[in-house]
Amino acid sequence: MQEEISIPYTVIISPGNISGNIIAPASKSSMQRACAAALVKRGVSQIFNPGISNDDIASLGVIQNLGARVTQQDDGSLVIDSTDAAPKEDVEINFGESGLGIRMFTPIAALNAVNIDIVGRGSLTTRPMNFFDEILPQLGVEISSNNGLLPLHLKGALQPANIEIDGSLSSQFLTGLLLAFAAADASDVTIEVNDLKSKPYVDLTLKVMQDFGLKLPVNNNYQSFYFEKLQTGNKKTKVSYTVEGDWSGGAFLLVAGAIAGPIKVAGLEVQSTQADKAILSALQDCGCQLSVSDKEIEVAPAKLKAFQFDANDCPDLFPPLVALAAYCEGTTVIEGVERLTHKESNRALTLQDEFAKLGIEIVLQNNLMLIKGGTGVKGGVTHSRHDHRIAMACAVAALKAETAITIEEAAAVKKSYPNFYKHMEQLGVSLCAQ
Ligand SMILES: O=C(O)C1=C[C@@H](OP(=O)(O)O)[C@@H](O)[C@H](O)C1
Ligand SMILES: C=C(OP(=O)(O)O)C(=O)O
Repeated sequence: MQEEISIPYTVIISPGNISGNIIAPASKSSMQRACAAALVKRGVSQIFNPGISNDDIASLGVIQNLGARVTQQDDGSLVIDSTDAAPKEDVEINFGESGLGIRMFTPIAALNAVNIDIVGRGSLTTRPMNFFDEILPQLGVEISSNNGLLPLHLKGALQPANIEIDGSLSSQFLTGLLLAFAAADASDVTIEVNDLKSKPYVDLTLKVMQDFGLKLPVNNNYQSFYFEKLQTGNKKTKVSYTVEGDWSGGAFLLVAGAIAGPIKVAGLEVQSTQADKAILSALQDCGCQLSVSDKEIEVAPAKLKAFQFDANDCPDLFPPLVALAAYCEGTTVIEGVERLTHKESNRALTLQDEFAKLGIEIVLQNNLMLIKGGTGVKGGVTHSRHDHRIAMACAVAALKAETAITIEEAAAVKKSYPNFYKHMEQLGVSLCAQ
């Protein structure tokens, strides 16, 4: 479908001003959910503005493994036909490096009464999956794992049942159960959730389920989700779904604008339920120039000052916020460090290490991150640590650094935003690839 975007091992970014207009990429959270909803809907769906990130490509592969047919249209949209989707025999499903993919699709895949091997690569092989060891047997699924890590072996079929789960490690497990229960027409069944984190991501799941006409549970203040007895979804109609612009990737663009703009970013819906829309409040608080309309967001530098931010429910904002805080006079305090341990890297530590190379001191105090900003960002050599958001944070931090910043293993951005460096160049960034 989409040609592979090639990014060299090393990218060097020279400091300078940026300007112009840019359209935010497609959200992988929205695109991957659309793939899952199109699969479980058992009908025909058309997806406009489809994402092209590695995680999106992995999800498209997964739904094809599970029997959906995907065809690209001349206008770039994708038609997904899942009318008779079912794996005919035992399958291996590879999730690449996508945490959302594996946690969302595993319960959905387990709806099939076949043997399923669940595998992944890179950072995904060290991310915890022991949730499934505990929960899936309660839903009639046999499972074995590598001590809570990949690979997993499953044998369904999953049957919805009343269940109590822990939501404190990740919301992604709940997202998967909600979709799987809806697919199985769960009736008079409750998922009880303790200590749910990243709540807005669950709002996005429910929104996509609604957009695809799936059976919707009643949300009791994120503490329980009840699938009623009689209500069913509306599976008949053909669905058209437009993937939302990505507030998570867009946050790097907006921060770039606050440090070195002015720029205008289009394609970000202000009404979105995406967690990372909260970047707007940090931008407001740091004192940059910000103008938000339905059409675009305009952002430009001003005297930047330290701010306080609660990122417990939007952990992916830590990397762009650290880049921003590096340029804000004073100590910025961000809450939610505990949410960072099991991402593509242990992000609190990788941010601390990589920004130390640029002369920015980050102190970790329990659940708080303190960033001492306004002291000047030095040039230097950083490493993505195979984490897309670390690469993008270092790239944005380079814009007003004293000298150029090198990013090793720069291609990590392909996980969520393959066109990131191309977009930076379009905004006038001077970038050299090696
Ligand atoms: O559901 C999603 O699309 C996501 C949920 C979040 O994970 P947690 O729920 O583990 O915080 C976020 O960090 C991840 O990048 C995407
Ligand atoms: C943590 C992330 O994604 P996932 O958990 O889906 O791999 C991310 O995109 O920063």
